[in-house]
Order: sequence, then structure tokens, then C-alpha cells
Amino acid sequence: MAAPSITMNINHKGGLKLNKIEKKFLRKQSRARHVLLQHEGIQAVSHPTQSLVVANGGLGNGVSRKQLLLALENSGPMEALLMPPNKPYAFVIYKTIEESKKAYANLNGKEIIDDLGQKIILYLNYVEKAQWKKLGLQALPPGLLVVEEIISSEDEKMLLESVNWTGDTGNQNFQKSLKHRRVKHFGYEFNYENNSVDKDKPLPGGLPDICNSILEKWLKEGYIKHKPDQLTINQYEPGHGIPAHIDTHSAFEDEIISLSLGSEIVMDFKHPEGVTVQVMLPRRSLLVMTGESRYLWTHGITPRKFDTVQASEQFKGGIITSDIGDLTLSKRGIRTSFTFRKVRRVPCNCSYSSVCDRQRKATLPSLPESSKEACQLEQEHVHRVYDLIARHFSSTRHSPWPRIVEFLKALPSGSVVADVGCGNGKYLGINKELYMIGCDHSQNLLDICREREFQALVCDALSIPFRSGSFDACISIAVIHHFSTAERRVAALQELVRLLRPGGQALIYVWAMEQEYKNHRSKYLRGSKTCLQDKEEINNVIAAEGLLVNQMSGENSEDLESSVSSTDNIKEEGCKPRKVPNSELPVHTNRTSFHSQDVLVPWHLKRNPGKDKAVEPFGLAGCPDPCPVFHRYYHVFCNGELEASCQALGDVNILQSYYDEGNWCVVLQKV
Ligand SMILES: O=C(O)CCC(=O)C(=O)O
Ligand SMILES: [Fe+2]
Ligand SMILES: [Zn+2]
Repeated sequence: MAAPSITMNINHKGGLKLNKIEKKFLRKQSRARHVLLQHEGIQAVSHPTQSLVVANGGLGNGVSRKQLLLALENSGPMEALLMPPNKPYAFVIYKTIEESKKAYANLNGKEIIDDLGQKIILYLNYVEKAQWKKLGLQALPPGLLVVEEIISSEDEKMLLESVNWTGDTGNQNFQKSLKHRRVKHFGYEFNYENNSVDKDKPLPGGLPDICNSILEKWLKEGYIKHKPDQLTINQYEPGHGIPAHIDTHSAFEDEIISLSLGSEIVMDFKHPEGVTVQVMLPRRSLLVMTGESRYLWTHGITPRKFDTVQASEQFKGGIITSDIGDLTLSKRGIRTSFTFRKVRRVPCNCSYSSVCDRQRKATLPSLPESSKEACQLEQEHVHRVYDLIARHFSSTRHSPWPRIVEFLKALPSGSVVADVGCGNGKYLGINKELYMIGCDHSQNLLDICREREFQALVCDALSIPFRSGSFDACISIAVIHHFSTAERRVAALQELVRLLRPGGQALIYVWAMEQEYKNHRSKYLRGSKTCLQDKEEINNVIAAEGLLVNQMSGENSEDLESSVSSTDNIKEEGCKPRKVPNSELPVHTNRTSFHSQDVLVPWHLKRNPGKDKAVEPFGLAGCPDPCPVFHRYYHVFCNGELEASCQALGDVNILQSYYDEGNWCVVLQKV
């Protein structure tokens, strides 16, 4: 069914009398234009061009490259067909305008049948340029390998036939039908309650003989380093999947391998920071996960009937690129995977403590006793953490603080201002009359500043690469409390003062030990309206990215530095520095009062429960708790401590000192 009178111009305002169907068609086409503009920023034009955007004709709508080509090529030769992954539209570029006009006339409102047999109506609009933002170069997660054609078709057949899905159902332990796939275990039973194995209870019979001989061969050929002793066979029908998970560190050794049989599939690998890499596992290929890809990245298979794959024939295993001129759909068949693992006998000592179930319970760092130890602590528990949580952290930091804005707005126009520890740059654009430059230790946070087109560079706040006396003002917001010795905190303040010209001012904020001051609890604690709105907004953003802030603990809220309640009413003068040297740093519980000045503050990344819904206990094989927890080191300041540190500096006057929503603040002036 084609829409009638398609040759008419959609912008035609003349005296054409339209019938009902024509009107409906025009409404739909205009709606398609509107949606493309609103949701995707794709601007359609009313004059004919070589390029068309084809609404509804996308991979995300279940339309394959072949089907769309079939419909499009009738109008003439094409230069390119661009099909972005998961999008409900595609772009076609014809060789000449004549051909694109023909397609516009012939195909607008035309019905095609998608790969699932459903009817889809195409709506075409001209665009100036077929544009699609490049996702940048992607690479396989470090430590990941896909070895293609690792076994012959005969061996594949033999292995598939060796799996007896009907037999030994008497023993329910070895074989299970999970909601989204069926599984069978050998060597050791995998327990989906605790995502581990009972190491003292090997299953009788060990691994099947046929597997043993194949494993020996792979060992000899160097594909694997260790002989596995546990096998899980997973069988996925089209539409089945496995939620994103990390195989429990304490249960299995480093090397985990998975043999794909019967049908290809796309596996998603996700870094805790949010980067996703899609990896094609062709049938008869071996996936080898070691190091970072095994310990830090999650892997999972999205339950669906089609995968977006590379269209070119020569492509098989490995990463699915963002080359949208070469993507199509692949219908899933029944895939059976043999996942081999080696049960761990010694505690995991991987270098990914934030996601390691053993190390999470292991010893926490202590207060540093030397500057070398201080550097190590800050590297591990400040710099590394901010880099890992940068995107998520940034999404919770968008409301500028009023008194900081006030300071920046009061500066004379044309002032040169440094924001030392600028984070995502939320203060860099506050006052357009200033020349502001940011710096931060985290490259990932700076990338966000650069995306926002701010001037910012990576540096250490103890040695900032700017000339002395070159700034009219500086701000240091929530930075000094991340230095782990008193000497380093003073040195960081001194470095700020060095940047200032005589008469220049610095505004400094640090987190306060006293979270209740003069019987006043922070407005965020009292649940101000804006704060709640902010939070909702944040969680929407995060949910959309597949991450959700842990609401239960109430942490990670906007400006955490002000959100801690107190049951002990700490008296104004009653805060004595509390340090227990040579002992572990305590982990602070968010939304409680501080009991120590030197603390580790947890940051949770929680996966979006809306996606990859857990249908099996603990969300299937993998980490019992799939939310990585990161600990940031803080030295929270007592009343008077920040002023005392400033008095240790030469050439400064303290112009102001105040308490602002859980923070101690000073304004310094260089003499
Ligand atoms: O099906 C696969 O290849 C992977 C299975 C898996 O990740 C697991 O069982 O832990
Ligand atoms: Fe796994
Ligand atoms: Zn580990």
C-alpha cells in the first residue's frame, strides 16, 4: 500500500485539495520530521537533495540492510546506505538528485515487511547531509581475544551431539532450565544463589572426555595457559540472553574461555565507567577473557532475536565497529556455549579491588606516614577513583553553589581566574566576563570540560604549570580535603597563593567535620525542593545510561559535601583533630556524622534495574553485587582548621571565613 499522490511536495501550500488519506499521510510524514529533529537533531529540508533520511527503515526497527536496499535500489544507483545501530531510521545517498526524487516519490508512505514479518511504513525526507556522529575508534577490552575457527564443523557437531539435554534430569543439580536459557554443569556445580562453586564438592565424572582432549590441544597450541576443571554449558534460543556480570573473582582463576557452537551471537562488554563494546562471537570461535576483560569489564548477552552486525562478508569475529555504512541485522539461531573455568584455590589478588569480592572485604588503607605513602594513597583513593567514576560523578554535579557564583560574579570583568580542581567545569562558564581556566588531575573529567568547550588542562595541584602572580583570582572547591597530610594541604594552599598577583583573591571550600552547625542542618538534609528535583533529574540521566545511583544509602547526591546528618550535636569548638595513626582508615557511612577526620567515602555505581532484568537468583552467574564500590579519601576539616592552615602561609590575609552547607570556606587575599 503506497500513500496516494506521493509526488506532491509536503510543503505545498497551494490550492491542492487533499483527501483524507493524503492528509493523514502528510501528518505522519511531518510527525516523522518532527521526531527526527527533536530526538535526534536531524534537520530535514523541503528542497530535493541527494540524501534522504528514511524514518522507520532502521536496524532498530528490525529492517535489515538487504531489505532496505531492495526497496531503495529500484529508484536508481546509490552512493551509500547508512544504518546506525539501534536507530529506527537510515540515511540513503543517491548518486544524483533525480534518483533521490524518484525514491522520495516512490517510497514515501510505502509499506515494507521487516525481518520479523511485520509491516513497516517508510517516511522519507530530504536532508542536506547524511550525518552521523562518529563514535570514535573502538578497541576490544584489554585481555580479550576471539579465536575464529578454533574447531572444525565435525567437532562442532560432535560436541553439540554430546550434550544430552534430556538425560540425567534425575539429578537437578547438574542441569537447569533458567528463564532465559538452559544450563548444565560439569566438574563443579555452579550455584546461582551465591554465584560460586563448592570447591570441596567436585561432581563425579569431571569434564566430559571429548572436552579434555580439546582442552589439551588448546593448551599445547598456546591458546590457553591453564587447564580448566569446571564447565558450564549454556543454551540460548533466539530471544534468550544472560545479564551483564563479572564471573566471581573468588570462585574462578583469571582465564575464562567460552566456545560458541551452533550459531553466532553478539556479546556486550561494559567498563564500569559506561563504555560498551560489542563483540561478535562467530560459531566455532573461542572467546578468551583474561586480565582486565575478565576482572573489570562485565559481559552479557542482550535477550533479543536479532543482532546488529557488520554486513561485509569478510568480517567475522571481534568488535562491531561504528561504521554505519556496513551494519545489518543477523537473525539469531540456537547457540550453545561451553564456558570453561578453573576453580580458584588461592585468594584473588587481582588489581581491580573495586570489583573484587575478596578484596572488598580485605584490608583498607591506613593513614600515610611518609609523603611517598601519601602520594600512593591519593593516587589510589582520589585520582584513580575520580577517573573511574568521572562520567557518573559529573552527572551528579550540575548545580553551582550560590556563594561561589556570587564570588565569581563580583570579580571585575576581564579578570583572569584559575579553577584548581575544576572537575566537570561547572564553574568555568558562570561569568562570561571572566577569562577562566580550569585544571584537574582527572583526564576523564577534563574530557568533559573540553566537550563543553572550556579551557582546562590536566595537572597536579601541588605544581600547577602557570606563572607566579599571573591570576587575579583562584577558586579551589572541594580539593584541599583530598590531600592526606597536613603538609600537603598547606603546600596545596601555598600553590594557589603563588598563582595570585598581589591583591588577588582565592576562594577555598573544604568539607567540614561538623555537619550540623549552630543547630542548623544542611538544607539538602532538610530535603529542599530543588535538591529533590535535581536528584530526580540526575537519576533519569543515569538510568538512561544504564547506571542508577544507590538510592538506599542516599549517597552520590548533588554536592555530597553537604548531605551528612548528625545525631551527635558537635559543639562549635568541640572538634579536636581525631587521628588514629597506623590503623585502617574507616569507611564513612553516607548520611551519618563523621567519627574520624580521615575517612574513605564510598561511591556506588549501580546498574539500571530496568535493563537486563534479573530473573534468576542474584541476576545470574557473576558478581553477587554487580555494583562496583569506589572509596575516595577525605580529610574533613574541623572548625578553625582551614584558617589555621592559611595562617601558615606567607603573604596572605584572610578576608572572610564562613561555614556553607557542611563546608568550611575562606577568602584569602595576597598582600
Ligand atoms: O554464553 C557464554 O558465552 C557466556 C556464559 C557466561 O558468561 C557464564 O556462564 O558465566
Ligand atoms: Fe560469565
Ligand atoms: Zn579479584
